[in-house]
Amino acid sequence: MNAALSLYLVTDAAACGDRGVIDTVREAVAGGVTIVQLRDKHATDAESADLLVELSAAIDGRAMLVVNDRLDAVQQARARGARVDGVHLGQSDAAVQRARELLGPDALIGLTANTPAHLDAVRALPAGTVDYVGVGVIRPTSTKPDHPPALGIDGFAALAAASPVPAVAIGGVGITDVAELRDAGAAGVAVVSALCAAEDPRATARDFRRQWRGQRPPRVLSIAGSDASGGAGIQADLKSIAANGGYGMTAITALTAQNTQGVRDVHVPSAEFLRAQLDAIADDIEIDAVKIGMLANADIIRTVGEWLTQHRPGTVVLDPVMVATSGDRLLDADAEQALLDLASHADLLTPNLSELAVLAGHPVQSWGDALTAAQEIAARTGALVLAKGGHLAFAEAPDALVGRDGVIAEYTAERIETTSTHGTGCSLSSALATAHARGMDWPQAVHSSRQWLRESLRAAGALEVGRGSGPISHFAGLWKRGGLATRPIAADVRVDWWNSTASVRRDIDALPFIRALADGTLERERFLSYLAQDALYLREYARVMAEAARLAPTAAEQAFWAQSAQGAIAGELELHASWLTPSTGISADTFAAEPSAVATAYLDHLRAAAFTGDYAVLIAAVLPCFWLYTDLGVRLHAGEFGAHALDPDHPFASWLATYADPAFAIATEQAIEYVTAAAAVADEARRERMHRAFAVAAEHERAFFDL
Ligand SMILES: Cc1ncc(COP(=O)(O)OP(=O)(O)O)c(N)n1
Ligand SMILES: Cc1nc(C(=O)O)sc1CCOP(=O)(O)O
Ligand SMILES: [Mg+2]
Repeated sequence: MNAALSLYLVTDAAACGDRGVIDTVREAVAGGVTIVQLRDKHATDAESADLLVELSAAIDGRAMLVVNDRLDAVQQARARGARVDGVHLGQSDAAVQRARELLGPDALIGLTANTPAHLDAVRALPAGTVDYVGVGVIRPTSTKPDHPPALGIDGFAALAAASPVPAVAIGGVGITDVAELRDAGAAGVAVVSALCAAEDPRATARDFRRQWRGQRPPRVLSIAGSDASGGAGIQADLKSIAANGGYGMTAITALTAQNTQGVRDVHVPSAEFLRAQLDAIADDIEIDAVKIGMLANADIIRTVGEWLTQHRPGTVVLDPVMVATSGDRLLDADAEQALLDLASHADLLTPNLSELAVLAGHPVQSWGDALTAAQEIAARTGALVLAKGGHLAFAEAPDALVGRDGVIAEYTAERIETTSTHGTGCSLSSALATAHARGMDWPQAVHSSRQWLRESLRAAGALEVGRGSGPISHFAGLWKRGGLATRPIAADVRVDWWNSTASVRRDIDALPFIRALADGTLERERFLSYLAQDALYLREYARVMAEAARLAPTAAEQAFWAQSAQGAIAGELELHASWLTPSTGISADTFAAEPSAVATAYLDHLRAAAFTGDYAVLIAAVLPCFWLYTDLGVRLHAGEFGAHALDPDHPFASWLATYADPAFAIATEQAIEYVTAAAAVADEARRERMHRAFAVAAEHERAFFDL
């Protein structure tokens, strides 16, 4: 079973707006959409065929593509070289048997089903006629005005349980429904407006996939060679995946007889056997990420490319192993060209300097050359490129994440002096695939993976393996912390802690106060009353952050918390200047308000954390105010609660703009980093106290909005 149905985008030209369907789909697929359905009730077959040809090019094998209703358009687009996997049909559209006869056994054919009778009809068909059903609506939606009665989660669960084929949930599905629908038995979630109308379809798609994955460790498949000495290849990949919180699997492309002093012999099984390994895994296990390493020849490379077009996991990292440490080219010209073609299936490429030169087709002699080459490759393949400067003769060992528009993030750190660097590239690329599959975006994944790799390099010499270039110490961090942690703490905070607030955030989104604030119907006095409480809160919040500054272990953290304290006071003064004045009609009672029971409880929690004198626990307690506010403010301002929040005449526009301010998001990122760093060096007991302080503060955030 593969993830092909997990994130299903159904297009809607109106919802895509000025961005258009093609660019919306391109962005959403880059964020992890696994299947796209072209749905345009007004287009002719010829117009649909034109759109399918464009969409096939934009998707470029990274997701499946089907069309709604238009059977003939599939044929027309396929005849023009487009890759169209199938069709979705309604109860009143062409018969599914005809579609199967016309499109063949490998086509993907879906059917709308809203009642048990519809499912009985599917059961009565010859096996394999219908591949999945679209079951909805989950809740009322304006996107399909003539929709059937809303099923709700439970109604969907009952139909999914009764369905003879996988059931995709559709109709009014939003980000906060994903976990419940997955747990209700959905094979995937199909969305129109939540993705097509999103301000950033790539980020929204990534959030949907993060929700779909939930808490389970990502399943990460390494497609690479075997290094008998355990330092590189699939052996290194399995260790890296496990050390970074994933479940590792392997499809072996070559067997090497090697040790820390070199390669003695290589045996390459047939491409058919590799395909059999890949299918055996995909037919049984949902694959979240793939890391591709050594591919010995053009046949093997093409086999991987064909398999990827059918089993599109959410994350694909390609480590283009083309040049040996000695500088010898490992692949013949045919294989190098095949690898260039394969690169367009990847989300991230991790070439070293020599491989950058081969992929770019020109010499790379400096870090500047490397950045230029990386951008050229990113523009040509559509993948991001992590340029690795480790081979440069610098005191620093730079890395840079580069996209088609240039450098996205650059990372420098002092070089770690060790000869135990065997398998560094393999290990980094599989760590990146795992971190991204855990839900980090690429800059976060690179930051987290580099931290882990540097810790593994620093401890590598202690392994004393072999007389040549030894391996890195993949589990050094776990051994150092007494084996208590089960993955890099960065994943704990940025993913698990954040996911643990999902129900609180869902509740806040649904609160009448938030809804009324968003659509501007909130009574002014209620809003002013909230602001009066917020002002009282900010004054005390500033004191708590001043205490964090006093306890901070580094000057940078001391400065950050002091600035944040100052910002809170400035915020309070701003509230008084802009809102809490007689000119805004605030009543004397409201203005002179004492802290409410809710505000008092929240502040008592923060003061108790400050009283512990434990810096790590204190900053964990103050983090939800940054993080939940930024998340809510950005989504309010982005119109997630209705486009009217963007209306400049919105009665609370200036307040909404405050919390969508990029400067606040940057401060939030920094606060997350400091909490992550503190958690990374905390023992299990302290990390538990940190997470508890964080979680309780998140609950208080919800209460604060529940007016
Ligand atoms: C996955 C999925 N499920 C249901 C639909 C509904 O299709 P639509 O054509 O809008 O309505 P019917 O003709 O099927 O009733 C879909 N497009 N995709
Ligand atoms: C295309 C479609 N089919 C439905 C069904 O129930 O069959 S509901 C629907 C529209 C779903 O749009 P949104 O994600 O914006 O709610
Ligand atoms: Mg239809």
